[in-house]
Formats: sequence, structure tokens, C-alpha cells
Amino acid sequence: MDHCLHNDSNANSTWLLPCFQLHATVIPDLFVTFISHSITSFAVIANLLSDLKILNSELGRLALSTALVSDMLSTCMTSLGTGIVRRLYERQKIMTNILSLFAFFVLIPLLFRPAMRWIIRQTPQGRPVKEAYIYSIIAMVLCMGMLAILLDQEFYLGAFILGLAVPEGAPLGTALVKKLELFGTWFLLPVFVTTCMMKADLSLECTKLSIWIVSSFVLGAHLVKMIACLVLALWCKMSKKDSLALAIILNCKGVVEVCSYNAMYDKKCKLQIFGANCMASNLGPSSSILIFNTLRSEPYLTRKFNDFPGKIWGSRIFSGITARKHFHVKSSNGHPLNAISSQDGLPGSPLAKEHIKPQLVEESFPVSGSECVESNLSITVVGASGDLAKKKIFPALFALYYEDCLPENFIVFGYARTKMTNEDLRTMISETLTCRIDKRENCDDKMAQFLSRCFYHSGQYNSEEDFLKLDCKLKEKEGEKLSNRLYYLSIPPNIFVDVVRCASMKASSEKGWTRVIVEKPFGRDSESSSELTRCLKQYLTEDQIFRIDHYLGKELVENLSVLRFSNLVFEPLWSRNYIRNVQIIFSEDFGTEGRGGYFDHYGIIRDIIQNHLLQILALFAMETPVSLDAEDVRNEKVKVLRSMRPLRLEDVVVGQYKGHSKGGRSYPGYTDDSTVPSGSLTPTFAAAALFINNARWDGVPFLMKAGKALHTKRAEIRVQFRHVPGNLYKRNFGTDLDKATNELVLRVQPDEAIYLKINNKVPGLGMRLDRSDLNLLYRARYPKEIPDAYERLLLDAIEGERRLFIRSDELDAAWAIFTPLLKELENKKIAPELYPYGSRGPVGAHYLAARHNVRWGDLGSED
Ligand SMILES: NC(=O)C1=CN([C@@H]2O[C@H](COP(=O)(O)OP(=O)(O)OC[C@H]3O[C@@H](n4cnc5c(N)ncnc54)[C@H](OP(=O)(O)O)[C@@H]3O)[C@@H](O)[C@H]2O)C=CC1
Ligand SMILES: O=C1O[C@H](COP(=O)(O)O)[C@@H](O)[C@H](O)[C@H]1O
Repeated sequence: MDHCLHNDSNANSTWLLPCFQLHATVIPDLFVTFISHSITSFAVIANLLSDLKILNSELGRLALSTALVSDMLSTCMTSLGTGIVRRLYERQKIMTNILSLFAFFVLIPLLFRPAMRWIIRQTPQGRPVKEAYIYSIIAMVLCMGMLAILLDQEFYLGAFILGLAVPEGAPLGTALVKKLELFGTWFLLPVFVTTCMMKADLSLECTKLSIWIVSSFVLGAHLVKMIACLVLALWCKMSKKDSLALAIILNCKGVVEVCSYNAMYDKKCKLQIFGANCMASNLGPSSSILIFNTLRSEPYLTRKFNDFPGKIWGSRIFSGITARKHFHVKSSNGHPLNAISSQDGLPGSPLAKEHIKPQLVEESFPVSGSECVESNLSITVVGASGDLAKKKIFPALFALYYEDCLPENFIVFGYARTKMTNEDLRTMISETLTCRIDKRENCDDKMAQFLSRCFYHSGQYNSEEDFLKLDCKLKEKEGEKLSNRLYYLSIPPNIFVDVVRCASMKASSEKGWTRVIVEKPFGRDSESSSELTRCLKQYLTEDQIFRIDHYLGKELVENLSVLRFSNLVFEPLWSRNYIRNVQIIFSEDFGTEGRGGYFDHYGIIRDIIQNHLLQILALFAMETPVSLDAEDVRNEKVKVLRSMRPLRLEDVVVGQYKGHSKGGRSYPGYTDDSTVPSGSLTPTFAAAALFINNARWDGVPFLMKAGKALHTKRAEIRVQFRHVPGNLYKRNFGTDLDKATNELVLRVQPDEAIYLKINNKVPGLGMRLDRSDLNLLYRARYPKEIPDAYERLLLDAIEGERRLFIRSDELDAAWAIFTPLLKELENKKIAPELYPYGSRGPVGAHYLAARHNVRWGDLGSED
């Protein structure tokens, strides 16, 4: 029997194509193959883009929207088309078909989207969505499947559209994905694919002839689609390479397609070429991933295709990834562990030599704005004349530019009241720009190129008119391109809301995103912080607000989680069972010089402890997050903060530095600063003992110490472990057992290092013990300069990665710990203990530690 014949076919109906031994009933199947391979599947494209990690690139977004529109149209057309062509339906049935399509495409989003939003509103921020809601939605997905079958539509149609109605991200989208992913992807999908392939009787398609015919129909369909995509993209003035990339992506078929073939096979069509279709579908994404990843990672091809696929995503994604390989700093994807390659960036590594061709600077904007999907990034530094902008923000932006981490089309605007020209701004910031020590080449050119993209606009912070003028200037530079706008509020907090109001009303992006980085302090206490959040949220959504704490961008603070969660030797020790106390220490060897006015209003607790040190504590003590996604990490941080008991007066020591003369030089006291009111009681030093009331940390003191005008500049985390029970070598340590306990130190700055103090035997006869450091000194291990915290955070904000920014509920929890104490200190007018400028701080800090059986680790002679 000819295997290519239908098993159940009537032998009389056998119709042989001239010369081809192919059964006539296969012909409609071939058309079905042709049509189904011409259709673009949204789900497949979405998964493919996500695997390629370009979902959020311009190209990714374009491909995704194209796939969505195409998928919807083709679903309608094939549904109606098959009905009409096959004359299976009477007129009434065609009407039912049209109405059911309308119901699916219009009514589901109209009804369910608001319902989903309602569920989100019912969910307190940072809390998970109630299980009852999740299960109701899952039940609804199943109902939709049944409804679709009843209405004679594809069974997945309702569920697919319901999926589109779910608002993306946390809390609902993420929760649903989590619930469904395990069951769907790891159980149902493999079972489904296996059963499908078991149904496929490849022997029916086994003749050479049938294989050739099926393959040419499949290839033909893809060729037509490829040409159509290319022509349309080129017509839209996309570059050739971008058009090609888009066409390859849109041509992918995947496992989801197998659903349709399976449905056709089961229902009516008895597709004889079912197996061939299934296989052709699965080959698409794998080969695309292969092509793209080869192009991205192969050094030769990287040079050859260094702008592949060109301007659309070249700067944002492609060079970003390459830059990531250079010094693996971009943890913005939330998966830094994936990026680890211990040798990346070390001398001799091929990646260290790999460079993306520097982008040429376009002095004049707009750049012949013809590329219809090209986007622009406009960064406006509000408070550009200030200290932080000069010292940190502009240099960080330049460093990102220098490392090719900024999109090709970016501009930087400075905004402040001070009257300045573009040239004045450029002169001002050029004084603080530096090139990386390990990468000096083209430094001057790069600076000149960067400066040519910097502009200035002078205006009042509360003037909508001035922001409207800024908007005009921005538009003039941005041209026709889609523009994303990032505002950095480097200004005193009392004008945050004015600026946000004016910027959001008059100068936010019309088509792209608008994000605002807000500098600390976020209020002075719980009430003012909530009020600030409330006011900001009148103009911005939480997703647009990026509350920055630059300590979260520091290399060692980022490494804290890596150290803990990816080393078996540490995680099991990370609890009250082995850790005796944790110390988080910050000291500066200078006073409030120049910032006394600001500082006096806040004091050291609000300036350093409530934010920088507490953030480190939260990262240190949190439970293992579900994933490295921003919401998962921030959820865990909030839990720790909410488990902490509010600080009491007896848990705190406050100090203030006083004038001091040393070596013929005199150092001013805090109140000698002309911007500080005389007799001020504002603490410039504070030490505190904090406790976390949960199972992991019950009873473990977390000691914090922060001070200005101390003997040294340092920030570190010290973890002191318990004594070894029944230590065999006890007598070799003398009476001071504390000296024999292990201590893990993460030196955040300066001279980043992680070292573990251990006990070892001094070599030689006899048994003398010594203490040594197992030392990871960054400067010795990694010759590359470590990027500044502001670089990482700015890049994250540009990429929309929120993991290192503070969510509003985190902020509330943080203020709840400190507000009662701060009020008590102020109400009772507690006088700070004076300590000399350049000393180790007030002795009260030692008594505080001693009360909790702790000795400050930074004062040991070994350090
Ligand atoms: N400097 C630092 O090291 C750090 C600063 N921060 C925070 O960053 C923000 C900016 O810091 P920094 O640059 O030091 O601040 P500045 O005091 O230098 O202020 C920045 C700019 O804001 C404008 N400005 C200052 N005071 C007022 C006022 N009362 N009313 C209106 N405008 C004013 C000035 O510009 P113009 O007069 O031209 O309009 C000034 O150049 C602050 O919120 C600060 O707390 C956070 C961490 C570290
Ligand atoms: O936020 C602040 O931080 C700086 C210290 O930052 P660092 O990165 O230099 O350690 C501090 O001087 C300032 O008072 C405070 O507002």
C-alpha cells in the first residue's frame, strides 16, 4: 500500500497528480500547511524574543506588536475563511462565527481587564495576590477553552485573549506565570508534544516525493512571508539588517503551532502531513536562536556584524550585552549569576579584546529622522548646577557612554535655575569627567563626543511654562523618533513634587516611557515620607518612580547576595545558629563641609543609617527570594524590615564632632560650620543595635555605626561567627575566645575586598595557632576599574530594572523602624556625645556594643 494514501480514503477517489504518486486528498492538506506556516504566532514570537533576551528592545517590541496584530487578523480570517470556503456553515453559522470572534476579541478584554485591575487594587502593595483570585482566573482559562470549543473556534483562542487581558508583571501577571509555568511548561507541554508526535505517522509521509512536496510548501510559505516582511520593513525605511532580523523572527514557528495541527488532525482534517508540520514548526525557533546567538557571540561575526541588526537594537541590546561581557556589571537583567564567567574581562580573555565599534557622534540633532522605529533617550538632570550632578551623575553618564552602554541616540539635558549656556554646562561637567584608568584610549575624543550631546535649559522648578520650553527643546533634538525620557531629581526634597508635577504635565514623553529617579532623602519620618509618596503618585505610577539608594549599586553590596546564595559554604551558616552578630559600619574622615544646611535638617540617622545601612541589612538578612526578579527580591526585603522591632532610645548612641587641633592643624567642629545653627543637637555620629524578630535571626544583634569626621573613610559589613563548641584548641587561644572566632568581612570601600578570618597553625614544630585572612582583594584579582554605583543604577533605570531601587512599601517599613526613635531624640532634645574631629567616635558606642556582648570588629588591631 502506498503509505502516502489516506488510510480511510476511498480507493476510487484516488487521484494521482501527473508524474507524482501523491494522493489527491493530500492537496488540501498542503494548502493548510501553506496557510498555517504563513501565519505568525504571537506566543511563539514572544517566547523566542524572551529566550533571546530582546523582548524589551525596540526590535523585540516591534516584532511582538507585529505578531500580535498578525495573529489576531489571521485567526479571524482563517476562522471565517475556512467556514466560508468549505461551506461547512450555513449563513446563520457564519453569523455565529463572526459574533463569537467579536465576543472573544472585544468582550473578553473589555470585561476581564478591569476585573484583573480590580484584583490588583485589592492586593496591598508588596503582598501576593490571594490564591482564591488566582484559582478563579485559572478556572476561567479552562472555561474559556470550553467556550471556544462550543462556539466552534480554536480551543486556545479564549485562553489566549484572556492572557492578553492580564496586566503585565507583579503582582498578578507574575503570580499567574509562576502558578501556571510549572504545570504548563514542565508537565502539560512535554506530555502534549509527546502525544502529538506519537500521533504523527511519519510513514505516511515517507516517500521521497511527499517529503519534497511538503518541504517545498513549507519553504514556499516561509519564503513568501520572509519577502513580505522584508519589503514592508524596507518600505518603512528600516535598515536592511534590521529588516532581515525582523523577518527571521517573524518567520519562526514553534511548539504552539503543533496545537493547531493537532486540533485539525483530531477534528476534521486528518492531516496526513501532521508529522512534517510538527517538525517544521519546532525547527524554526531553535534555528533562529542559533543564528542570533552565533551572530552575537562569535568574535569574528561580532566584528563583521557589529551593528547587526543595526540601529534599532544595536545600541540598547547588542552592545549592551557585549559591554556586559566586558566587565559583567549589568545585573539589570535580574540574573547576574547567568553572566558569571570568572575570567571575563581579565587580561588575556578574548572578551576583553572584543570591542564594539564606537558610535559616531552626531553633533546636530535630529538625525535625519527617517527611521520609523528608532528611539531616543533623553536624560534630564534636574539640579544640574549642584554638587551631586557634578560629582556623580554626569561622570556616571559619561562612563556609560564610554562603555557603549547608552543607546545610539541619547541626549543629556541639564536643568536648574542658574543661568548657563550649553557651553557653560559643558565646561562645568568636563572638569569632573574621567576615563577609566584601564581604558584610556580615545579618551579626549570620547569626552568631546559626549559633551556635544549635553545641553542646558535654565528654568524654575515650579514653572510649567519653563518645563514646556524644555519639552520643546527636547522635541527639537529628538526629532520624529520615539523618545524615552529619564529625569534625575538631583535637588533638595522640598521641590521634588513641583518638578514632578511640571515635568509630568508638560515634558513627559508622548509615545515612549517617562521615568523619574528620585534622590534621597525620601521624607524625614513615616508621615512625611508617606505624604511625599502620595504626592508623587498623583503624577507618576509606582513603576515610574526609581527611588535611588546608591549603596545598592556598590559592587560589594551586589556581591553580598552572590556570596550568600551561590556558595554552599555560607548559606547554611547564615542564621542565629552560627552567626553571633553582624556589624554594618560606615565612617567618613571629613565633616559636613558645604552640606551643613542640608545635613542639619536630617542628621546621620536619616542621612546614612535609615537608608544605606538598613538596605544592606535587608539584603543581608532576607530569606532566599523566589527569583532575582525585582519584585521577588523586594518582597523579601520588605519582610525582613517588617520583622524588625522599632528602635528604642536605649539601643542607640548619638554623637557630634567637635573642633580639634592635631599636628599644628585645626579641624572645625560641626557647629563651627556657618550653615549649621549654633547649638545644634543634630547627630553626626550614631551607633544602634537592631534586632530582627524572626526564626532565622532571633536574638542576633545587628549593630550599625555611622559617623562623619572620624579617623578613616570606610564602609564594611562584618559577620562574627559563634565560638566553636568544645574547641579542641581552646587552650591555645588563651582566655580571649572572641579572638578565635571566625569573622567574615565585606569591605565595601575603599579597596573592595572579601576576607574571612580563620585560625591556622603556625608552620613548624609545636602547636602555635595564628589568625590569617583568606582574602579576595578585588584590586589584585580584577585589574579592571570597578564602575561607580551611579553607573549601575542609571543603567538599570534606563533599562527599567527596578531590583536595586526602593519600593514604597520598603520605604514605609524602613521609616517605621526609625520614626519613634527620631521623634524621641528630638522631643527629649537628647544631647549628642561630643567626639573630636578625626577620632574613632564617642566611647558610648563601645558600651552599647558591650551591652550586647559585642566588640566592634573595625577597632581590632589586625585591621
Ligand atoms: N551631594 C551628595 O553627595 C549627595 C546628595 N544626595 C541628594 O541629592 C540631591 C542633590 O544633592 P546636591 O547636589 O548635593 O544638592 P545641592 O544643594 O547642590 O542642590 C542641587 C541644586 O538644586 C538647586 N537648589 C539648591 N537649593 C535649593 C532650594 N532651596 N530651592 C530650590 N533649588 C535649590 C540648586 O540649583 P539652582 O540654584 O541652579 O537651581 C543646586 O545646584 C539632594 O536631595 C541630596 O540629598 C544624595 C546622596 C549624596
Ligand atoms: O548619601 C550620602 O552618601 C555620601 C557617602 O557616599 P559614598 O558613596 O561616598 O560612601 C555621604 O557623604 C552623604 O552625606 C550622604 O548624603
